[in-house]
Amino acid sequence: MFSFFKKKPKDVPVETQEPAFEEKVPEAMPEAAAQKSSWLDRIRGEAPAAPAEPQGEIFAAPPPPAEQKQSWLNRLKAGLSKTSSNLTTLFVGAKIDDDLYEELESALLMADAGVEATQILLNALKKKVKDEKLTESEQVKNALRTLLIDMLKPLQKPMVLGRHQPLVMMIAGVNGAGKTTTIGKLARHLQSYEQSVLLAAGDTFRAAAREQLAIWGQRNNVTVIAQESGDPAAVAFDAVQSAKARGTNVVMIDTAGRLPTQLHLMEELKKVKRVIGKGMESAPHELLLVIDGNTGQNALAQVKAFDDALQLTGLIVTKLDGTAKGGVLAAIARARPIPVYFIGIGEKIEDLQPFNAEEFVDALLS
Ligand SMILES: Nc1nc2c(ncn2[C@@H]2O[C@H](COP(=O)(O)OP(=O)(O)OP(=O)(O)O)[C@@H](O)[C@H]2O)c(=O)[nH]1
Repeated sequence: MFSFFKKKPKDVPVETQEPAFEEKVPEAMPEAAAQKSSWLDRIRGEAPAAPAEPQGEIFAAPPPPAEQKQSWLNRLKAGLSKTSSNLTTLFVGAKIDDDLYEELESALLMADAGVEATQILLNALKKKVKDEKLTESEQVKNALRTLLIDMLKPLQKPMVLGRHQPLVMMIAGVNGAGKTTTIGKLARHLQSYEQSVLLAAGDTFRAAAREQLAIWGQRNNVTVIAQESGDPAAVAFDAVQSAKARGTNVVMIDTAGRLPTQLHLMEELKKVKRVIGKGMESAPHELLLVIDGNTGQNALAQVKAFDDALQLTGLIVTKLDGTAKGGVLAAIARARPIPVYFIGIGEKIEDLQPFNAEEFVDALLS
């Protein structure tokens, strides 16, 4: 099941003016929407915590066509092959003894699952093998599959659309993590869910980043708010105001890459967040950290530092293709279980998809 969820607000403001020429505003499609709703499974409907949050129901987005799904699963498996090769080969014809557990421990540590997650998995696996009297290596592999899925499941959470108009997302991360590319890809995803999108070029530090975002904007036919000035907070504020005036569904605010150790730059991010809140009470509604899956345990350190500074609401893990460190998701699940909304396994638009624990583990262990 695809993990976009829609929550219909009661009072969605009507668009007040014609959108800018470069912005693609989806036409109202009552029939298509009704048809879509009929496929949708209602999965959750609890009242939101914040008073500003509109009441509504949350619907699961329809699953992608079967062939598209299969193609994603194949690419996910290929992308994770470097991480999975050590994990899968050790089970082939193996005897269930201390050697197997030792090899598994090394493989998990090499995949950057981290010491804590590795120990928890190993202890739980030994117990399961004993309790269930497992004797075949294939059974042990299946038991590991179940334990890994249980561990990663808390990270699987759909991004809820339509809670606010506009839904404001601020995107942060270290240099080169894939922020701008991810924003471009996400814009396309959101458009396919009938969301109008506005992008804010808040990376005022790197001139090329503004241009990069503008190219994504042109490609997707969405407005990009940019300024010559070097104040990312001002760009973010303008973008929120503009989206409010246009009735745009989603605003995505790019920010310049920075290391969490660059304290003045972390302060700048906090300021951007505060100023967005002045532009719209309750915003930003999503504070997303983009992390490069290749950086393994270092990515975990980034998650902790950015979360401490900004109170993250979600993660996007990029570049899982070709990395041997895909186990870092297990480390994140133990140390800082912030929802992983999307994972990236390549540079193409379709290479960014919602994170699904079962699919991920199956790709790792197949
Ligand atoms: N292989 C692979 N490459 C990716 C993925 N996501 C992004 N990239 C590439 O990573 C590089 C950096 O991406 P950007 O989007 O420019 O990163 P950024 O975080 O905005 O960079 P700064 O603005 O410098 O902080 C680009 O060449 C992207 O094409 C992915 O999932 N897999």
